[in-house]
Amino acid sequence: MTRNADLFARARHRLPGGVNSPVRAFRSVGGEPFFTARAEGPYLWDVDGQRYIDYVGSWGPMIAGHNHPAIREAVARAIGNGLSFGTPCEAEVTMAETICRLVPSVEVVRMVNSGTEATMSAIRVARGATGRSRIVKFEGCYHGHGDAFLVKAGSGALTFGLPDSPGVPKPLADLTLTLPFNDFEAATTLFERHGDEIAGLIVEPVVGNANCILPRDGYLQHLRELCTRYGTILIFDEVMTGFRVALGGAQERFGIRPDLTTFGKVIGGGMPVGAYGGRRDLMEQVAPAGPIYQAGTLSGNPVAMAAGLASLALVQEPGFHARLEAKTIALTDGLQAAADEAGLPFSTTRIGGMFGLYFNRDHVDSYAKAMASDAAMFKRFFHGMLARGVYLAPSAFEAGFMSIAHADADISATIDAARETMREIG
Ligand SMILES: Cc1ncc(COP(=O)(O)O)c(C=O)c1O
Ligand SMILES: N[C@H](C=O)CCC(=O)O
Repeated sequence: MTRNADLFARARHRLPGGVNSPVRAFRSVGGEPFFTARAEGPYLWDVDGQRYIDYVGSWGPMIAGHNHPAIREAVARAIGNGLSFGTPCEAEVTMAETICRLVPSVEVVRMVNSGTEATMSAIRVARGATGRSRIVKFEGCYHGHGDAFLVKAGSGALTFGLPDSPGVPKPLADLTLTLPFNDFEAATTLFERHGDEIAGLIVEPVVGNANCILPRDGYLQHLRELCTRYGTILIFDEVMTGFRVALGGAQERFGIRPDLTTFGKVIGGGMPVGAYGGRRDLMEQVAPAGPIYQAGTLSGNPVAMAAGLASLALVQEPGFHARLEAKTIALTDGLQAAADEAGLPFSTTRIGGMFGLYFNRDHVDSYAKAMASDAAMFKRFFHGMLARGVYLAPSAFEAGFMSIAHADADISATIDAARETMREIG
């Protein structure tokens, strides 16, 4: 028995499905997950010594590559001063100032411990500030596992065919209205019917939890206009896109100013962190400045802040995002060429440091088209790549993540592996 197999057998006995977060379990692609022993740059090594070129990047935070010395050293320095204080500390202030400087729509920000906490809190602010109860989300978007969001949800919920979850009371789920992403008319119609009841609209500006769906021209502006017209709080969930598709996130890239924004992943540099922020008049309604309650024992943790600040320093290096995007383009162009050579139905999407791979001849710009892609072929592709030392997200509904540590040689090796795999599965 390999060490991986042994660990998974033990894990299955004591952890639900053997994991602490569902998509890691490889259920939708079949087989057993590998257990990582260490990570460095663009690579993971499993407990049996196999090396993988990693395009998951811990689901987004590792934009600078794994175990970056600057982040590791910042963490070591912070640890030297203690692990948690339960009082304010300077790093939280620097973090808040950094986020507000890089994302100008964010005038005031509150640190939390995960993306889920950030989105749950943002919705509470929208409800508290407007006195309304309903929210709008999009089919295939995932905003963490808060009750309000497990309605037609993406990511693992979609992967496992559980987009609505038992345990979410129906009266609560009924307050969540859903829309198809990129459908202008559906959004207009919904707001004409319910606009005055909608507290907040939350959207992944690039849908990274149904693979990687880019907004059509003018779509995010359309949502901005509807929210402004009906007094609805527009929330951009930039947990995934923040500091990844551009330094100022998707809102900078598409020129939209949301009322609130949620963050996670890159702002923690690999530590458990989230944040929500936005308009001063809204955020100053959060306790203790205002009456909307939200709190956290470890929020603003000094070690997490140190990792996050080091991560944000790296993405601010001149040319970072141009270099990152060039890598994404080289990879997706190479994969497309390999698929064309093998005569496979295949298309890609990409923006900044994230990309989508679809076994679908059409350009995918809707949830319906993402769902129509060939999932069985994706499975074969995933395993062919894994066997050749390339780790892609173990689901047809997760975006891929590039890091600045992926060298040309890693990208070429990935494309070579794809050429062989695609010939094999074609
Ligand atoms: C867009 C988006 N929002 C929210 C979340 C929830 O973040 P977390 O897993 O840190 O709770 C995720 C990822 O899980 C995400 O991709
Ligand atoms: N798609 C999710 C977050 O972005 C994947 C992370 C998880 O659910 O474990």
